[in-house]
Amino acid sequence: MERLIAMPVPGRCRRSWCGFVLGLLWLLGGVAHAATALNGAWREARPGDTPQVVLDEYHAGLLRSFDPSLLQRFPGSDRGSWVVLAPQPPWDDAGRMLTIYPPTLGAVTVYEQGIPRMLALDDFGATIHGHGRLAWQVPAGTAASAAILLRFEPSSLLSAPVRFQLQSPFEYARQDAQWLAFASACFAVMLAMVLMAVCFALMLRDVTYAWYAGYILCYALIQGIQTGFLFHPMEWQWLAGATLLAGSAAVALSVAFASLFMMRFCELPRYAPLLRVPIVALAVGMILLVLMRCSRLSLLVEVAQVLLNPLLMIGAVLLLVVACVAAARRSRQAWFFLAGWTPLLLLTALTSAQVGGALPQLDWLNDASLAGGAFEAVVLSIGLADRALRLRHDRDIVRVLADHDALTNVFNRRAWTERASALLSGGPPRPIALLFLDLDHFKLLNDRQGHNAGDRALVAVAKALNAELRPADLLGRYGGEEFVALLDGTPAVQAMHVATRLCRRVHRLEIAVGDDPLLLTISIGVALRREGDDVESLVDRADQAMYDAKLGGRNRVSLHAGSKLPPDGPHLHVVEKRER
Ligand SMILES: Nc1nc2c(ncn2[C@@H]2O[C@H](COP(=O)(O)OP(=O)(O)OP(=O)(O)O)[C@@H](O)[C@H]2O)c(=O)[nH]1
Repeated sequence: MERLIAMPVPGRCRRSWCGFVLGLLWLLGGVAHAATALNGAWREARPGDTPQVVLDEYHAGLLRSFDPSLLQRFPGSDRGSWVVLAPQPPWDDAGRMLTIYPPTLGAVTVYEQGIPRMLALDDFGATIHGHGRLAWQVPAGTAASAAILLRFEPSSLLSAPVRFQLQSPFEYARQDAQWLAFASACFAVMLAMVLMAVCFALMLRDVTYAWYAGYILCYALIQGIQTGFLFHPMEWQWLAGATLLAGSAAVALSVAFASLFMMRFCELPRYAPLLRVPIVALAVGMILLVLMRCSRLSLLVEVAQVLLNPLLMIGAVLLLVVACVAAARRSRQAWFFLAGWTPLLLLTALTSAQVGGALPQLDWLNDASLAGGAFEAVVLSIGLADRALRLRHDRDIVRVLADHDALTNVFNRRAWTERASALLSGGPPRPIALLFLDLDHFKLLNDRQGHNAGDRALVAVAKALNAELRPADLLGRYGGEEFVALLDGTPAVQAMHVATRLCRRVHRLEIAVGDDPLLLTISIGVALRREGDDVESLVDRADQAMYDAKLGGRNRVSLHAGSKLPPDGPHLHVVEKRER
């Protein structure tokens, strides 16, 4: 009983998750292989071979047997390879489709009652073409138990392992449609990200987006060729004769673009300046390979072809290592790069292992590479968006620093003048008042208490002025101990009220000028905007009024003589107006 009622423990819980995932994989594999009822045998082709000779050898048990439901590699050496597939009972005479997945880039010959027929990705004839696989409809009338003979034709391309399925037309159509929907979605995601990156590259004039677009486009091209998507359903017939060239060029260029992209994206000049050298070398080397591959000199073409795969693997690992270093040195973008790049690198490593004969049951690696491309495109796009956000944030900080006075944190003279000009020149006609504020006896404070005390006084005064003014009022530091405030929509009476309040507020700060009871005060000149005024003329008049306030005894407000107060206007701290 105790064994039946077992309490869940963390370890067991983890094991049950592993079991679930493994079960799911097994189920997927099982579903994929459910239609298969085949035995297989093969051997490399020899001179003088005929279909009958091979079939006789098969019946005599002289060929090497293999499981067609697992991935198996057939060398595309000098003469190619023969493959015999024997359907197993229960036999069904209804229509059947033979599929070869993933599609080989070389050609496969099938023998329809002894007559050879070529299956190839770049065949655009009026027959059934598989999508993401090679497909052949077993001719009606063929005995259900009859062995199917295939020949993998010699090819200069590296032969990838394939598996075979014999299924009903319905099952074939279902799987074919599923794959088309899946592949179309992956390519659509990649192309959407490329388009977005191209727009950003042009609008922001940032070449990082261009390298990213180039990389994803090349990767999509590689996948389009490898899965046959560009042949069927895209029907790119012009690609038929140039598969090898286009594929090799796309592989080399994708690594070159990826290198250039990661260098800028992960900010290598900042986080790993020395590692820029191998990354640039990799990019240049890959571009040279493309040029060699495109040249018409057979020696260069061969060297390029031999170097491509090793360089590809070295480059992929190098990018990973450099991204790790940048991430360890706190490059935020490097983590995005790692998140997108690592799955693809793992998939590439697993696929390479498969070419060597390992992992024959992992038949989903090809589709995973396609999905991995879409995943990487999305992850890197999010990374690019994050980078744009960070750059905007940095720019905002720089702008704030550039516009504000470092000591008092109010607008500096340039930024204040810009904003004041915009205010004066825009909007409907309305009263605008300018206050010119100058601290009294500030030199004395500096001399007696030191420059640091002077700085502290400036900060305290700016803070007090800011607190007293409305958020819409434009306060700025005009010079050493001079401030300016532009009060939009404020007529003379209110301006005088505000200026008087500011005077009192500064006085109430009770900042001692020296040892005697003299406190820090402020003198304010007020001028009202007139027609045709610009910032300079308005500041000039307010400055003149401020000078009057100084002459009148300081710690007071003076309205410029040209600005009229109503007869019942306020007279708090207002001294005489300056006469022209
Ligand atoms: N601590 C400090 N002092 C500054 C700063 N900028 C200017 N000053 C000083 O402010 C003083 C201004 O002196 P003056 O122009 O003679 O003005 P005042 O002493 O206030 O005299 P009145 O304006 O006539 O009342 C000078 O001593 C400048 O060195 C600053 O950022 N910090």
